[in-house]
Amino acid sequence: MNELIESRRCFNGEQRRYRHRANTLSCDMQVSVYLPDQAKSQPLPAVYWLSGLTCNDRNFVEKAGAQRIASELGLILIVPDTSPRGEGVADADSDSLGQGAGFYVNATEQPWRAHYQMERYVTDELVQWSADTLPVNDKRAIAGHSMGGHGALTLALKHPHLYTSASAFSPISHPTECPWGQAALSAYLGEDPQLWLQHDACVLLQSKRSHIPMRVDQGLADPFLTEQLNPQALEKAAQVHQAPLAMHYHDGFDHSYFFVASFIETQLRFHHHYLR
Ligand SMILES: N[C@@H](CCC(=O)N[C@@H](CSC=O)C(=O)NCC(=O)O)C(=O)O
Repeated sequence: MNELIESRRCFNGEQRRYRHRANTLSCDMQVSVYLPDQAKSQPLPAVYWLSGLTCNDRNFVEKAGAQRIASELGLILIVPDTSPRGEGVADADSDSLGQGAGFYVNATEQPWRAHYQMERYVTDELVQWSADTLPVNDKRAIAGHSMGGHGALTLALKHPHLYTSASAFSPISHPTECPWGQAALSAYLGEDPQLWLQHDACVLLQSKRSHIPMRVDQGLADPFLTEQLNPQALEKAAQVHQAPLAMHYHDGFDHSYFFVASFIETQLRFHHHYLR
C-alpha cells in the first residue's frame, strides 16, 4: 500500500502527505513530503527531517516554515513520523517512550522489538520508498530537532555513505548520560549501557573518524539545555576528534518550533551547499 492522501499548493511547490505500508515497522506509516516545482523537470536532492518527542510528520511541516526556502533551493523535504503507530503497537504512558518517541534505534527488547525499528526504517526503507515514489536524485542530507537531532547526527555518523551533510536543532547530544536517553535506550536496547553506545553522537565521534559536515543550532534559553541536551559534550568530542562540527549558540531562543522556524533557512542553505 502506498497512497497520496493529501496535496496542497505551498509556495512554488506542493505539500503532500503519503500513507504507506512500512515492512520494517510492521505497520502503516504517514510521511509528509514537500515537492518543489523544479522536480517536474529534473530529479532533486532530498533533506530528511526527523522530529522530536511527541511529534508526528506534521509538526515540522506546519510550524517550521521550511517550504519557502526549500522551493527556492530546489530541495525535497521528506518528513517521517517519529515512531511506529497503531493499536497493535506497544506504547507507554510517557512522552519519552513508545509512540511518538522511537528514538531512531532498532529495538531488541520486548515489547518494543516487533515494531520499533526506526533506524532501519529511516536509513533503508524510507530511502528506497523515496526513490520509488518521488523524483529524488541520489543526494541526501539529514536534519532534525531534539530527539530527531540525536537521530540525524547518529544516523549520519553510522551511515555516512547515505548523507552528504547533517544538522540538528537542540539535539539530545549525549543520550547515554541524560534522563530521556537513558529511559529510552534501556527500554529499547536493554539495561546494559554498553549496548547504548552506538546510539550516542558523542561516542560515535570518538569511535569513527567523521568527515561528514555537521551543523548544530542551540538556543541558550532552552529549558532542557543542561539536563537533557548537553551540547558542550558534543562540541568537546568534535574538537578532540577533529570532526567538522559547526556549533552555533543563540541567546534568548528556547526549545520550540519558534526557534526552528528562525534558523531553518540557515540550515537548509548549509545542506544545499553540499547537495549541489
Ligand atoms: N512534554 C515533553 C517535551 C515535549 C516537547 O517539548 N517536545 C518537543 C520535542 S522535545 C525532544 O525531542 C516538540 O517538538 N514538540 C512538538 C511541538 O510541535 O512543539 C517533556 O517535557 O518531557
